Amino acid sequence: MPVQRKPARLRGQDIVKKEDFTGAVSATEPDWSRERAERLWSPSHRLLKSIRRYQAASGPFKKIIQAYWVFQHRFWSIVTAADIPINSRIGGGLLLPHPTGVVVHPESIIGPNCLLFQQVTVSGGVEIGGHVDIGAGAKLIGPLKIGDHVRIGANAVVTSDVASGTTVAGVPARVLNTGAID
Ligand SMILES: CC(=O)SCCNC(=O)CCNC(=O)[C@H](O)C(C)(C)COP(=O)(O)OP(=O)(O)OC[C@H]1O[C@@H](n2cnc3c(N)ncnc32)[C@H](O)[C@@H]1OP(=O)(O)O
Repeated sequence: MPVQRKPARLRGQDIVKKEDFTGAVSATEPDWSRERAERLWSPSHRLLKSIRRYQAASGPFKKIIQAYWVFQHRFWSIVTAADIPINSRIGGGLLLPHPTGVVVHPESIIGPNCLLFQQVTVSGGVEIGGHVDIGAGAKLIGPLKIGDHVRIGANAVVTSDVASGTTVAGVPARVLNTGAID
């Protein structure tokens, strides 16, 4: 009987490959398993957890719980050198494979199941759809809207809206193809 292998874990550097970029990842339903730490030492997951727990805090001890997660958030922000505000509006399932230098403006919105590589900057007034993969060093200068299932190339400078299902790259970013995602 053939041995059933577990599917390979989704790794950041594989995700922006064209062949993997199918409609399998939802643009609307957050896949929370993407935010689960699989190792004890996983600073980006700890950072995200502090944001999620802070925002989910409720009940009579809300302020105390939030104070604890603010402390955690500060610690993991220092460790990762990422600047992602604790009040950020980020859909579930965010991947930060290498969080160093990721900066997100508090007034930007990030949809579910997105991926941000190192040194991505998302400025104010940027609305990012679902399942958007953003390559290393890319800058998104708002106000602008990014559709669903979009790939943004490494070091791209995005200054205008990007339609769903497209890949953009360059300075300023231009569409590389408009192939629809199945
Ligand atoms: C430690 C780590 O591994 S961190 C990993 C970091 N990885 C990343 O940030 C990956 C980001 N991904 C990219 O930039 C990819 O090149 C993508 C998603 C933009 C495009 O990928 P593909 O669809 O496979 O495009 P492909 O490689 O075929 O290139 C198509 C054209 O766009 C150009 N191009 C690709 N990427 C870029 C880019 N970032 N900037 C400018 N031009 C680019 C190519 O040179 C090529 O041009 P040509 O047609 O004139 O030859």
